[in-house]
Amino acid sequence: MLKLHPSIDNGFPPASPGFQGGTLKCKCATDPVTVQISSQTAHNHACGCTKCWKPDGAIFSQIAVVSRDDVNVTSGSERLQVVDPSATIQRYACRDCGTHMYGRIENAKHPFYGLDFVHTELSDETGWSPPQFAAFVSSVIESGVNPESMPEIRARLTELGLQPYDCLSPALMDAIATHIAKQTGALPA
Ligand SMILES: N[C@@H](CCC(=O)N[C@@H](CSCO)C(=O)NCC(=O)O)C(=O)O
Ligand SMILES: [Zn+2]
Ligand SMILES: [Zn+2]
Repeated sequence: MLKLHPSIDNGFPPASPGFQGGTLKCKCATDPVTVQISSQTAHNHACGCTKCWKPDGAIFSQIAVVSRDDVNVTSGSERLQVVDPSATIQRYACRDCGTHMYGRIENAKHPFYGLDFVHTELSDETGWSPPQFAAFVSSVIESGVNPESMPEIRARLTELGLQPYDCLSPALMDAIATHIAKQTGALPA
């Protein structure tokens, strides 16, 4: 059986109504870095890109967004370092175990400015919003997945209810394009 992601392979429960977040912990056995998320997440998805953090053995990451105002590092902030300072999303990882604790966009003109990217499987709490689609599916090849496995991977994602896309979902791509069109003046602001 394909190992897409441990939180996805066996199906996933629905979000709990009224869920208000939880604490993300890195993989360090002692003294983990902790990040408090104080709201439910949105747009959770499987991501096949090379940049998003994946658990050991997983082909995909699972990543969602939350307001940056609802993200607070509660322990170990001195052990967080930015993985790639040139990336649009500044991913803060534990320097000891490599787990990405949150990703932040600092460009105020970016369509997703104000949202942080988080991996909710790092929390012990249940009730987080489940993945809704699979993004950047073809990008798994860039991590070394055999291109011949792609039909099987797309079929499995579809079976799990995660529509596979090779960029983001149409709703998110439309939101990005609308934001850009308002910036350029192609659409009224
Ligand atoms: N083929 C590339 C794609 C990388 C990419 O564009 N990733 C997206 C999605 S990450 C979460 O959905 C992105 O927005 N990246 C911005 C960034 O990483 O800073 C690859 O696989 O590397
Ligand atoms: Zn760690
Ligand atoms: Zn990604």
